[in-house]
Amino acid sequence: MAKLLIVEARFYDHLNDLLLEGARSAIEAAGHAHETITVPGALEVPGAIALAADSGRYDAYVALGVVIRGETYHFEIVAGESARGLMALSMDGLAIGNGILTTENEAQALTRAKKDEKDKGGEAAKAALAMLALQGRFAR
Ligand SMILES: Nc1c(NC[C@H](O)[C@H](O)[C@H](O)CO)[nH]c(=O)[nH]c1=O
Ligand SMILES: CC(=O)[C@@H](O)COP(=O)(O)O
Repeated sequence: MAKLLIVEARFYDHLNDLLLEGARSAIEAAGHAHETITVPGALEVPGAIALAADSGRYDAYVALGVVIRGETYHFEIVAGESARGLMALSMDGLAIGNGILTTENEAQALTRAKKDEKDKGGEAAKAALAMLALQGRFAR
């Protein structure tokens, strides 16, 4: 049984609850365990995963959050840099699924957060598990 850490950027409570439901359901359906930690926003997710990885306690990581465009360039920074940070960690060999939604509005986020619609939380959890399986396949 693998142990996954879900790192959620809790910026929109109702959307995060939906993402968490999807991610947890996918992990449990695959027969694995999970823990969840919460950070303020998407920009903190990569750093939190890096800190957790140093502990050696987890086999894979699921990043969850919602970034909705506002009036300024900050959307590009938050969306782009959180994704870049996660990609860098993935390229370092961590098994990560990215479920941080980056949308133009709340309606787009809602349909992607719902487990019975686009289920991006569950999708991210399955991606993390797929990368974990690859680790096993290529283990020296
Ligand atoms: N606007 C959103 C943010 N912004 C906050 C940043 O992620 C970060 O917490 C802050 O800049 C302090 O370092 N975060 C989201 O997750 N979603 C947003 O829509
Ligand atoms: C994605 C964001 O950072 C956004 O929510 C911030 O809104 P604004 O650009 O209007 O400050």
